[in-house]
Amino acid sequence: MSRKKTPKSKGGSVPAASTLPTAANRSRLAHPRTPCPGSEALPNGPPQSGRPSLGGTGDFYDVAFKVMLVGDSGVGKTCLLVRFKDGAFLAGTFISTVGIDFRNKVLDVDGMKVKLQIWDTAGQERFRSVTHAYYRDAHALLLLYDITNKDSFDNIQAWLTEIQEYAQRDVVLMLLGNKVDSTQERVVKREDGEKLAKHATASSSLQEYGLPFMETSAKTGLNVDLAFTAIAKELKQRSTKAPNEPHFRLHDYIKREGQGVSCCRP
Ligand SMILES: Nc1nc2c(ncn2[C@@H]2O[C@H](COP(=O)(O)OP(=O)(O)OP(=O)(O)O)[C@@H](O)[C@H]2O)c(=O)[nH]1
Ligand SMILES: [Mg+2]
Repeated sequence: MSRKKTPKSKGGSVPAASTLPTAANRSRLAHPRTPCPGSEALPNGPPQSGRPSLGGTGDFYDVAFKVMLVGDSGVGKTCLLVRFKDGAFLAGTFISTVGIDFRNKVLDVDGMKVKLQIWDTAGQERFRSVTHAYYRDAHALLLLYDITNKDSFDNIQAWLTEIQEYAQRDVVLMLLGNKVDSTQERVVKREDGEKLAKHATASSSLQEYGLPFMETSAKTGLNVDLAFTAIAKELKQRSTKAPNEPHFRLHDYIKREGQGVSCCRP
């Protein structure tokens, strides 16, 4: 795999594990490559719902959720977010995320405006204590590995253990094998990703079906919108619980809509 070396952090102190996210330290920790004009934080706690609200970005929304991107450094978390938010790919020099950053995006989900506040975490070990503080407020987690990097795949179980320790029990969890465009450099077979997803152990209310799993590409955009839309649909359904609405099944949805998705139920 050809991967550019991770540059050293340009400094800035890393908050202690107990440091709660604040507007001030958010901007201090922001990824230098992904400034967030108009980014707006949600308060901690349950999803915001009820009457339409106007976010700081000028977007109206009915309900809002926090989604976190986690996984080893270099798996493509920032690129996945930028692809989803801006429809672009950050090619070139790899600038590792420092601390944590977030972007907002409002989706129209079956006539309802669902705002996702997506937290892009640093995969580097030295920032782990920073991300721990954010897990408990996350409604959903996208856990990524890189199909061209076996270590990132082998580390998924450790990430699941961490999720079990720090995230809410009912967090929505999805496993993504990223960089599927790099066919020549692939070292993790899709079936291995599927197998891992089926047998993964983590506290997730979707656990009984195994983890939802897809392969994605931040470079081409394959399955990127789908991953976030599926999460938004699942969260929206949980929060609204409209009695006459057909039950949304996340596994079935990604299997039906995804490209190259053939998995999920054990
Ligand atoms: N070919 C290919 N390269 C990708 C893809 N996604 C990310 N990359 C490349 O992988 C490298 C790392 O991407 P990032 O998104 O910065 O990785 P990260 O997971 O945010 O890393 P940390 O911030 O250190 O945790 C960059 O050089 C990207 O250009 C993808 O889907 N395909
Ligand atoms: Mg990053």
